[in-house]
Amino acid sequence: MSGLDVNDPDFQFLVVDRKKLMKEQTQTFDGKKACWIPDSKEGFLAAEIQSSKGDEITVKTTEKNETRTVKKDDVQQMNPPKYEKIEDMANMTYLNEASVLYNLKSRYGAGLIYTYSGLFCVAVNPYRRLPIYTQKIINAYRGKRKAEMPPHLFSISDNAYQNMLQDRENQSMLITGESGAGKTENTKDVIIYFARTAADINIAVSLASAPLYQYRILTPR
Ligand SMILES: Nc1ncnc2c1ncn2[C@@H]1O[C@H](COP(=O)(O)OP(=O)(O)OP(=O)(O)O)[C@@H](O)[C@H]1O
Repeated sequence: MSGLDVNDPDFQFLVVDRKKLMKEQTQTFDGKKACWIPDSKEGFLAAEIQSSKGDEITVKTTEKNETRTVKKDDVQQMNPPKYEKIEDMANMTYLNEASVLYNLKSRYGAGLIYTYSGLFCVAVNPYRRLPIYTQKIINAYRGKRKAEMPPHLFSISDNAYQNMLQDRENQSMLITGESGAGKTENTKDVIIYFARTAADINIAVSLASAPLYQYRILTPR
């Protein structure tokens, strides 16, 4: 936990109100019944298992209380509420598509665009400039370990920089996603981070093939 103050407007797009989050994380939950079912409109819907017969399961959807019958194989397990808005999805009990999508959506709804998945940092396009690339935020991430701060590409950048200084090895960062996902915007912010914190490094940008960019942080000569 970072200890960043959610009431500070500079951090409101990086952390959520702890009390509100605690309330969400302690909701009642029946792990044997709670599940995700596919839905043509929403992707997945939260549901509760009512009964099963052969390879089919009958559920009630949580939001609209509709009864649906789905194939057992299409049902995905739901994580307990304690994983609500989890910062690193690699720590979820069930790392399935529905849970990943739900977590990203839930965080995005709270204004959080960055989420880790192990070594990866997933960025969801906010389609507006958020105040999370300022000098104050850069200073907050500088020299901090990944687990100490909320997910941000500044953390990935800073860790690469620290690794370079420590190991005297060139570092690579892979930024990938579909067209319009935000590769160029995030790359610009990575470069801004290095420009403001490490003036003495060379950054080689190679455009391998769209939609994939590769950036190498080269050790100072
Ligand atoms: N982090 C962000 N903050 C603000 N706006 C963003 C961010 N990421 C993406 N956008 C918005 O989305 C648009 C598309 O993003 P961007 O150009 O970075 O996509 P891309 O992945 O590089 O696309 P392409 O592969 O087609 O070049 C940007 O012009 C910007 O308006």
